[in-house]
Amino acid sequence: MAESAKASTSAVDINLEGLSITEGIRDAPVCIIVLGMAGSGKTTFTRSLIEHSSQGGFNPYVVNLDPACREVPYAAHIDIRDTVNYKEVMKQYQLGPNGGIVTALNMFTTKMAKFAELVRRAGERGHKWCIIDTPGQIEVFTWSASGNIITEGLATMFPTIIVYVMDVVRSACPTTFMSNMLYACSILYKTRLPFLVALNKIDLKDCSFVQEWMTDFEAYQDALEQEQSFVNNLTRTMSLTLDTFYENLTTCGVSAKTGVGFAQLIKHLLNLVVEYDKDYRPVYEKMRTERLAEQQQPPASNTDEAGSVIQLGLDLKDPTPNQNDNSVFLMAPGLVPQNVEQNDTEDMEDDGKTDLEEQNFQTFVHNRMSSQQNKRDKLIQEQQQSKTT
Ligand SMILES: Nc1nc2c(ncn2[C@@H]2O[C@H](COP(=O)(O)OP(=O)(O)OP(=O)(O)O)[C@@H](O)[C@H]2O)c(=O)[nH]1
Repeated sequence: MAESAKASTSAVDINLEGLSITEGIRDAPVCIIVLGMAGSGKTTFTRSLIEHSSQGGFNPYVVNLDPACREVPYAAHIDIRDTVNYKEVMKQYQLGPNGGIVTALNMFTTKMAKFAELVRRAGERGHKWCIIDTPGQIEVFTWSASGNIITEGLATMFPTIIVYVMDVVRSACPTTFMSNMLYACSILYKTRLPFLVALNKIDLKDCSFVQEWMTDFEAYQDALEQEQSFVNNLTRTMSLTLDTFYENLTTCGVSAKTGVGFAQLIKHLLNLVVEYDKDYRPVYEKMRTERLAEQQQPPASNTDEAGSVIQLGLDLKDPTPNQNDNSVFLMAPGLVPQNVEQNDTEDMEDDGKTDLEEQNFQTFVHNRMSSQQNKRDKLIQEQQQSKTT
């Protein structure tokens, strides 16, 4: 916290040149982005990972990106709540809780360059890992532009790993397990980063069943057989598709509460750093050079393509009324052409058609109105008759 406060006071001193993407991906810190469904245990996991990685000598730099959490059980070097007041955002922009969180994250992302600069400096000061806790609602981060910018931004500057925290207790139901896995799969393919699934809460339930389901297709089918659900067929089909995904996946059972499994988890993370260097770094290096090339291209100067500026806001004016109109039109009066070339035969044909349509429409309206009037008269008559009898 102290460091983040210092960072905001010395914001002007920050040398953004140090962030130049021409320099390539650094070796430190390794960014570990912690994702997971609401309540899966991300925050508790982050706290445990901080403790265990500190003991392992990785001197973690800690970032909290959840603007809506009340308290975090760890000391964060950067806390989004120091930058954006999520409740104030909700009030000012009249948003609901989710809109407030997304907007707060968007606002934070406008400071991405400064954020990345602080991470870089942390690496220079000897922080080997940077652990990033994300908002409770996973889609706020994974399916938002800002989540994308943060993830890609970090991955083009530092080795980056995704840790997907999965609640094993909640995943005991095969269909829930499948939903969780589909979500994990979509994040893996979207981020294209080394990916670890932390099977959390093993103090409550052993996670071997998950690992069995992921490696033994028949065991998963057996579990599905026992569950009478209308989505079974769909789940069965999808489980076939996910087989390839499981092959690329590292899993590790942990208890964020008791700390069991973290020694193993750290070993896995170190292997994933090697994997990043081998397989992912070249991809992100390529992406970085492409960005660089894009930046160096001059902006489009073709005036035809530049478009014309339109005024934003609800500054709409009533169109000028058409003098010849008959008050029934589907086109704004101001847009109805006033001067029709008399010698244009095609237009004249069209005009003939339009006139006929107009006439038909007027007849229809007239008939409709008179039938309505007849009905009304009949009703009045009936009412009067019933009064007299
Ligand atoms: N028994 C047990 N409980 C856990 C474990 N990890 C987390 N919890 C509990 O699960 C609940 C949710 O944990 P959090 O760390 O707040 O989960 P989160 O994903 O950060 O939650 P949101 O950010 O609010 O979505 C809390 O009551 C934790 O104490 C664990 O390993 N074992």
